[in-house]
Amino acid sequence: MSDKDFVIIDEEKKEKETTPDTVSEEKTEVIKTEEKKEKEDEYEKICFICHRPESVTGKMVELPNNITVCPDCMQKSFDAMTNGSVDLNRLMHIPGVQFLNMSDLENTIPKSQKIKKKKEKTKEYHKLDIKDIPAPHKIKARLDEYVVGQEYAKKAMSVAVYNHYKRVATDTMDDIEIEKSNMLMIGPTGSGKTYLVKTLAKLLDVPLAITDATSLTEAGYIGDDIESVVSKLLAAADNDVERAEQGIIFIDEIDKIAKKRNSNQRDVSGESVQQGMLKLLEGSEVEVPVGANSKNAMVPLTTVNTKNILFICGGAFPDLEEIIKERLSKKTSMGFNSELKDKFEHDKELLSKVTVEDLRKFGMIPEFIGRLPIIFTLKGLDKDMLVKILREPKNAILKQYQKLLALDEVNLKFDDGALEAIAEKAMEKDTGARALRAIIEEFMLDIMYEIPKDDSIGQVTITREYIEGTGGPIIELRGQEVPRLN
Ligand SMILES: Nc1ncnc2c1ncn2[C@@H]1O[C@H](COP(=O)(O)OP(=O)(O)OP(=O)(O)O)[C@@H](O)[C@H]1O
Ligand SMILES: [Zn+2]
Repeated sequence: MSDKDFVIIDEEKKEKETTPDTVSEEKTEVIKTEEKKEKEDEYEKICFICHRPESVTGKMVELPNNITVCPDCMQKSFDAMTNGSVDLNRLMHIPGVQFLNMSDLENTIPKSQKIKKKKEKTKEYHKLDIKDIPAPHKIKARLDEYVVGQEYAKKAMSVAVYNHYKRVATDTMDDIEIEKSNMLMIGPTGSGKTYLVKTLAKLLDVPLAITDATSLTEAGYIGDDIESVVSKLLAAADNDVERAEQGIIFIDEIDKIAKKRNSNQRDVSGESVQQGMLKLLEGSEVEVPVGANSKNAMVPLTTVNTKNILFICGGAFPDLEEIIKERLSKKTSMGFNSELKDKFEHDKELLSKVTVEDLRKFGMIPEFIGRLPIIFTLKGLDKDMLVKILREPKNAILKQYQKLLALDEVNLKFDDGALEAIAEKAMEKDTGARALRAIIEEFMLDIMYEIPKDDSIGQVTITREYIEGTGGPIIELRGQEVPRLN
């Protein structure tokens, strides 16, 4: 999902502010020393170790060199030390805090330890409570407000998420009989995979990190190592480890780390990234830097346990249908292979017949698939669904433009034919719903430019002709109708 998804109306802006993965930028606004003096009381202290602000942790303990540590971390350091006296040298040796040397520390860290005080918004770092977890049908109903169609996916996801958080809240994730609810979503590009996950994280109010599997490499190679996804999540949780440990990690384009098929060459890279992810998916302790995305930077490390983190993997899996088709026609045929293959050719539900075996054939290693027990598919969007996406969701694009023009007291209408024409154009691009916004933006630019020029305009109707470039919109003045422009 691109930034563009959030441009227009205020409601959207608010959403953007609370979208977990965009929060970290504003939060880490750090100030320089010069400014610090004048604005002293506007800034609050943050903990040197866990980076939480004083408003969250309670009164900080002051240490030399402007270092402040929250009571929790202080307690932990006391526990970690045999002798009770705290000084900076000792702080250096607390597990989880690593620095190269003292002078580096003094030069770089203390002065930037203050974060702008949030005056109104004191964010609540609440722990998930079993009573807070909405029942599956309620989660689905919330998803329905934003996500069109994909009924099966929404249902499967709601149940998985409910079970997952119920177990997090009751601390029963270790029970061997029930597996972790990690998911694998299979669906064409632009069918709403990322969008579903984002919506879900937002309505559950848990932090979310989104990564592309193609950017991940095994340790020691160029690229982000696999554990970097956990640092991203920690950042999305405002460096609150406990919150991060209840978050969601979405890894997109997971099909790109499949082993190469139809090739004699051994493909090490994809397979080893899959191997490298096994422990993470299952639950392990990961050392990650706090407040930075590189382990080389001189920042404290902290430990995040991935046991309760929900992993969702997504991918388009091109050619998977071929594999399914092959399997189905082999199994059921007794020499009528080609006939059966034809039958499956037109089967729209083909993808939903996917099995673990098919995925293995595709190039996913069994251990990897085994750690994603919830597998479901999303459908490619057809014209009707695209029209619905334009019109129906709570944050639908049309509603956004309508609200915007309503500020100029102009009524914006779209003919049914216009919506169909937009959907048809989007279908041609074959990028699912992603194309919709670009198409609309293109022609709305003129409207948004022209309308405010003339404050006698009361209503604008977008027509199919206008979308197709053979006519104009219908402009109505306040109180009277005038002929079409153009
Ligand atoms: N079912 C849907 N209902 C409402 N909006 C949708 C739906 N599917 C897609 N969209 C819209 O299209 C945009 C693109 O979808 P999204 O980024 O989720 O695609 P994707 O399946 O993750 O594709 P990719 O695999 O290429 O990342 C979303 O931001 C959302 O606005
Ligand atoms: Zn702390």
